[in-house]
Amino acid sequence: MKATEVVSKLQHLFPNQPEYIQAVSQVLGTIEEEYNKHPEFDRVNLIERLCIPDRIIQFRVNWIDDKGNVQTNMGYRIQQNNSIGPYKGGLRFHASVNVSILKFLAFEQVFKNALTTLPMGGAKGGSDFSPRGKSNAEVMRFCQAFMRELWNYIGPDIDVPAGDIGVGGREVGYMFGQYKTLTHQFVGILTGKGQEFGGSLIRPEATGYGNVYFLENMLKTRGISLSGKTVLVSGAGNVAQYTIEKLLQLGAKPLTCSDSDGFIYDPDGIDTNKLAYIMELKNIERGRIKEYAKEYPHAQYFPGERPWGIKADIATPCATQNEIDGKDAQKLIDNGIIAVTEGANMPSTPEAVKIFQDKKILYCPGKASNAGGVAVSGLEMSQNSERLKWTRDEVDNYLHRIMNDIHDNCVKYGTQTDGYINYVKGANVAGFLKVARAMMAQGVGM
Ligand SMILES: NC(=O)C1=CN([C@@H]2O[C@H](COP(=O)(O)OP(=O)(O)OC[C@H]3O[C@@H](n4cnc5c(N)ncnc54)[C@H](OP(=O)(O)O)[C@@H]3O)[C@@H](O)[C@H]2O)C=CC1
Ligand SMILES: O=C(O)CCC(=O)C(=O)O
Repeated sequence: MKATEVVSKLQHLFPNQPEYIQAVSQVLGTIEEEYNKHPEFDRVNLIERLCIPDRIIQFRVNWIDDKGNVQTNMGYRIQQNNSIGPYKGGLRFHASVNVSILKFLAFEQVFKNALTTLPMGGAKGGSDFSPRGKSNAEVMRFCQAFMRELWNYIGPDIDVPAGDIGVGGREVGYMFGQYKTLTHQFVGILTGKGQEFGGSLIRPEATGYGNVYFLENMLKTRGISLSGKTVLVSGAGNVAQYTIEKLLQLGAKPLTCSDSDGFIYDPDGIDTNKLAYIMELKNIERGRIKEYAKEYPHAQYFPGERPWGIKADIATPCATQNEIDGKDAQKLIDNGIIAVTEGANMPSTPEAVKIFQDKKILYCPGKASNAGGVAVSGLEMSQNSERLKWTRDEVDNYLHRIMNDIHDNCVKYGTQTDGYINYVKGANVAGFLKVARAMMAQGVGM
């Protein structure tokens, strides 16, 4: 297999899908050597079967707004690969959603889910509907309309969606209710559900907590403690909030967070009370992050900017893809950053990744460091299957163990001869080998 040739073919087959091609190129470049040690993979064209989704479900969603007008959005589910378990992955509701973005996310999800050690295949879905600025009633009607079509293609042993950008507990609840209405079944069809109806403790916290557990592991490889370190966080949603919470619990000092309008910098640090304010602002009032600077006048608000120019020890992007470009990466390096851990999916461009790796800082891709979310989703599926609810400590300990295992696997497959740990290679090779072995064992069905 020649990675560049496969990528060219995919580019030809799927023009105008830059995010998908970016994700595939990054993975193929790092697994090429391992893949070519196994001629049996090439004989069954494993690589194209892995890169091209099993199927893409695309549908129209009609819903009625508060003025009584019918609105139309697009809905999608990309079922990428189910070799190691039912399709699994989040739903994104955001105006920017398109097939390229969902294909990159579904592709990444396959490797991430394999790394969790749990039996989950990879999928992703969503809509170009954005909950921002919509009333609760409009969000509910949209979620119901979305599920009226999607329910045909999912099931607890087929495909189990969850949240992502724009899809939190509220949206999952409305979709779960609609699935139940349509099927008359109370089953574990979505994860991230409310605590009262099958949700797992620690699922809301899991991506952020897991991100920081992974960061701790990375720092340990260089004998560095997280305590006292200053941290740049982007985003102000689910992943950012619980990343900040765990950073605080472990003695670090988060300095920034952001939304799509700009970022705030608090030189005194975002403490527990300020985090509670952000959670209220974002989760209940659904307001903008600039309000933070009015509430805490020591903080500064930077409209239209990202936080990567602020001096700090660690950066953790927790908003969206390609939010750290080459210039941002260079600023981080110039300011002496020691580690970058990704809460978001593919937040660093290829140029940024190259700069981090050339400078040999600790850098880990999202598919490893943000796998805690889907891992606890897997644990929610287990709890739903056995109709039990585990305690907070049980789930958190399991999550911690999984993040440690993922880190170990990255070290195993990513350590270079000079001792530098290439976490990108480690995560890709470890995830790939597991999926490839399962695909080989199951014959050429898909
Ligand atoms: N939730 C989970 O369990 C997991 C999430 N992830 C990834 O983490 C990231 C954040 O997800 P999550 O916290 O759940 O989502 P949320 O919707 O809760 O929060 C997203 C945050 O990112 C900001 N944001 C979204 N799009 C953009 C953009 N184009 N430019 C700048 N800022 C943007 C949002 O700002 P605004 O309000 O202005 O839109 C918001 O602050 C995503 O990459 C997601 O794929 C990864 C693993 C699991
Ligand atoms: O919890 C899940 O199923 C998926 C989470 C997710 O979308 C992700 O890991 O990117």
